[in-house]
Amino acid sequence: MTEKTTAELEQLRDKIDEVDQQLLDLIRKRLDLVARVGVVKHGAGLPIYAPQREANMLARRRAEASDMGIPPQLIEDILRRLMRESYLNEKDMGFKQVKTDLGKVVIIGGEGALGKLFGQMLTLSGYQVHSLDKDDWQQADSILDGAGLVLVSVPIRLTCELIRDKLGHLPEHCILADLTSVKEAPLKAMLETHKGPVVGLHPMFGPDVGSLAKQVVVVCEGRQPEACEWLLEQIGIWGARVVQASADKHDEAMQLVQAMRHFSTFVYGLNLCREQADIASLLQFSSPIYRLELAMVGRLFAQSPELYADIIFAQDKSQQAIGDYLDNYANALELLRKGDRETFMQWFAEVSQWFGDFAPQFRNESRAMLQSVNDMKPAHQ
Ligand SMILES: C=C(O[C@@H]1C=C(C(=O)O)C=C[C@H]1O)C(=O)O
Repeated sequence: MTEKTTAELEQLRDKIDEVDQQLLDLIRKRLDLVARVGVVKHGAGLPIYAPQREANMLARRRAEASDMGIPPQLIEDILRRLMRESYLNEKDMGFKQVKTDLGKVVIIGGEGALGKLFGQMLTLSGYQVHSLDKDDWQQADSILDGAGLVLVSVPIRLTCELIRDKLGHLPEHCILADLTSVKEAPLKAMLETHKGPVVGLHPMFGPDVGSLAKQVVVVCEGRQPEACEWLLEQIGIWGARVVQASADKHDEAMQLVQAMRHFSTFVYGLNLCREQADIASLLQFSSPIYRLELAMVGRLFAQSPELYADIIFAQDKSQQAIGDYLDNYANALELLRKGDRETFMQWFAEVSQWFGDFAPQFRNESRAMLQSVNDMKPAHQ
């Protein structure tokens, strides 16, 4: 580099630093304003997450960006990231309490990660929350006395037995609910054990989400839905979307969404391990999509084996879905062995057509994800 180039670069970089500092000032200002919105909303009992306001704001900023020669997607990315921060603020302030005369909430398995998260959300909403864990069963009667909501959040393999053995004498008006990722069996156990209101919940997220904004909670009606309505409203106040489903429909979907998904991720990791793949060098060669895939597979093995064994082994019917997958894999492999490109392309076209409008939608969504995977790459991997 010549001296002139170095000086020119330095000067421009100083200016960029200045602009970035101005950006920091603006971000500080925005965070302060959002915090004030939070106070107003909290006072009025409104949830922080306001999808309509976000959609309007994004549309206007995109149009303005276009007029200024700024790519609309750039401002949308920046604003979405900033809005994520807005939801986190809400945790400092608490949430509106929908049901003020509930009595206490007891979370069975309240020391587990998901139980803790729900305990925290309920506490932030003004409820009196008690945890009942493995070592507390001797005091169970006094802990459960006067409960208005009992939330079961224990490993799937223990759920039904625990409900049947321990929850037969809840107060009559108490809601019995669970957070298990299968729904038919726990719902049946709850309905047979407790005569009062019952509802099955399945939060479609892990305990490490910073906020419930935009997350989904599947709700399976059990008994006395009117008595459970406040709970669904409360979950909505936390920003999550409540999706109603029958327990059998939910479990059927979970064969693909969970059992098959996690099983094939497990096999993918198992295969890498058995083949003694060199992850560090694979990363060096990886395209963004491969990196994303490795991250999705690798993250499974940073979690608990029990959790995934529970999810995968919980449903007999998932063997069917996983078996079908294996058949399709074998059939496709056969095409490869025979060198049958023609049939491969025919099947490809058949699947593309079946995906329909989702295929281009997914291409767009994944483009943004892949770009952010690339942005997040450490310099030397
Ligand atoms: C700040 C608000 O609350 C949330 C955060 C927003 C933001 O950061 O711009 C926009 C809408 C809401 O989801 C608001 O409603 O204005």
